[in-house]
Parts: sequence; structure tokens; C-alpha cells
Amino acid sequence: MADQPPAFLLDLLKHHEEPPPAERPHVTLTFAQSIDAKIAGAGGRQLILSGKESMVMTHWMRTMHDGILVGIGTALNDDPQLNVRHLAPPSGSGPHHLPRPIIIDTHLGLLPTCKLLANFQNGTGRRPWIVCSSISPEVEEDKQQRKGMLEEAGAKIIELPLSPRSSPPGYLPVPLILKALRDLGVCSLMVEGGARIIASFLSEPVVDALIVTIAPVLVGDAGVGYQSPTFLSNNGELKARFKDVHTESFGKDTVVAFEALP
Ligand SMILES: NC(=O)C1=CN([C@@H]2O[C@H](COP(=O)(O)OP(=O)(O)OC[C@H]3O[C@@H](n4cnc5c(N)ncnc54)[C@H](OP(=O)(O)O)[C@@H]3O)[C@@H](O)[C@H]2O)C=CC1
Ligand SMILES: Nc1nc(O)c(N)c(N[C@@H]2O[C@H](COP(=O)(O)O)[C@@H](O)[C@H]2O)n1
Repeated sequence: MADQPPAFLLDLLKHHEEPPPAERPHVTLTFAQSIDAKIAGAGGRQLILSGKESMVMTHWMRTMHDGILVGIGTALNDDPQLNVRHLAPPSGSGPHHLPRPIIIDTHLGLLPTCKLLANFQNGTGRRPWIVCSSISPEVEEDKQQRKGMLEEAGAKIIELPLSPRSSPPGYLPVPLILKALRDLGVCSLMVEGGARIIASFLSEPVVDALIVTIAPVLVGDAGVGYQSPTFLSNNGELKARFKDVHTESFGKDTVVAFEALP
């Protein structure tokens, strides 16, 4: 097994050597999809779409980011670990860098028994950060209680104000999430999904690199896809927001990498 990330990742993410903008980290959006653009099965059933080789690529990518973000839908459905266990331990130097797990969880529905917290408790994972909407302790006793339980299990809770202008309504605004993470020292962020998080990040001009693993399978209409907003230029024509910069086979999968257009 290679002892460093694939060359295309080193090249695509070399902007990480530069400081990120003041208002957000460098952002990489990445996920695996079927050829019919599904990221999960019927009813959201988790699908292991990536083969071993592309999964190893994804774990190398995880080592290259300060933080790794998923939405609460993914955290509850998949109970992910977001670690780098598919990589062989490095020879010589210390262990691989582990990204900080970050969960976007408006209402604090994450289970204190989830694997991310268990891994932190047993010393194999970093302390998870949970981003939620501001709590009014007097009127939201239940949420305040859940906050206490999650903190007791090891989580750090980051509260952000929900704005009436939040888009979509009721969701934590992506720019606000990114500013908070940047202020906490996260300079590079890997966003893994799921469907709603992908749609939200695609609708803001905040994604620097987009890396999609395409598995040669058809999931069918019952599977879960993601929405990709349409952007039109002033004369009403479709406006490209990304340019494809690299395509590579990893085992049976195809990985396509894009860079944001200025
Ligand atoms: N193939 C792949 O690579 C991947 C597949 N998946 C799959 O995706 C599915 C989960 O996707 P989904 O159910 O959409 O859940 P998500 O993981 O996308 O989480 C979405 C939830 O996050 C909260 N949220 C708060 N602010 C925002 C915001 N600005 N934008 C979006 N969400 C926000 C909302 O919760 P609330 O309603 O509580 O406010 C929302 O419902 C699973 O089936 C999983 O297996 C997931 C990751 C990768
Ligand atoms: N790269 C990739 N390929 C797939 O086939 C997937 N289903 C995912 N899912 C993402 O990885 C998370 C699971 O991570 P762990 O294996 O538990 O470390 C899952 O929650 C999705 O974010 N990714």
C-alpha cells in the first residue's frame, strides 16, 4: 500500500499550504455515488459504494484536513467513525493525522452512545464537535439536558443563532458554520455529506474542491440522490461553477476531481 496520498490529491489540495480566507476554512466536498447519482439506498440505507482502493483514497483525503463534517442525518443513519482505519500505519513517523469530527445537528439529536463519542472515550478518536442552534435554557429544557449528556460523553457543543433568513428555513446557515469553525482554528474542512448537506454546500460559493467517487452500480429510483442548484449567468445561460481537473480509476471506481471556478 502507498505510504502517501495519491498524487492528484497532493496537487489539488496544495492550496492548503496558503492561509484560508478569514471567513471560512478551505473546503473540500466529497462523496461516493452510483452511476445514477444515488448516495444511499431506498429509505436512506447506507450503501458501501466505494471499493477498497477508492476508500483508501478517501481515507488519505481525511488525513489532509483539519476537520471532517457530516450532517445529523448521516450521523444517525450511518453511525460513522470518520477515522483513517483503512490506511496502513505509517512507517517511522507518528500516527496519521486524524481530522476533527464535526456534526451539524440543529436540535442536538446525536446519540451519546454513537461511535464517534465511543472512540473519543476509548482514546482512538478526537473529541467530536457538534454545531447546533442557540439554546434558550429556560424554554428548551430538553435540549439543554441533551447538551449536558453530550458534553458528559465528551462532545464540544458550538451554538449558532438561527436566523429568520436561514436558507433553507430552520437550517444552520453554511457561512455561519464555516466562520465559527474558522474562528476555532479549522483551516481545512472535508465535507462528506449526506444529501442535504451536499445540497447546502453546493448552493453557496464556498467549495474549493469537489471530489466524487463514482461506483459502477445502478441503485435505482428508490435510492437517495442530492440536489444540485442551477446557476445562470446574466444572459440566462447555464453557468459552470467547477472545472474538472482530474479523473482517475481506483480499482473499479472512477474518481473525478473538480476545482471551483473564480
Ligand atoms: N455515499 C456517500 O458518500 C454518503 C452518503 N450519505 C448518506 O446520506 C444520507 C443522509 O443524508 P440526509 O438525510 O440528507 O442527512 P444529512 O447528513 O445531510 O444531514 C442533514 C440534516 O442536518 C441538519 N442541518 C442543519 N443545518 C443544515 C444545513 N445548512 N444544510 C443541510 N442540513 C443541515 C438538518 O437537521 P435538522 O432537521 O435536525 O435541522 C438536516 O436535516 C444517509 O442515507 C447516508 O448514508 C452520507 C454521507 C456520504
Ligand atoms: N467515500 C465513501 N464511500 C462510500 O461508499 C460511502 N458510503 C461513504 N460514506 C461516508 O463515510 C462515512 C462512514 O465513515 P466510516 O467508514 O464510518 O469512517 C459515512 O457516514 C459517510 O459520510 N463514503
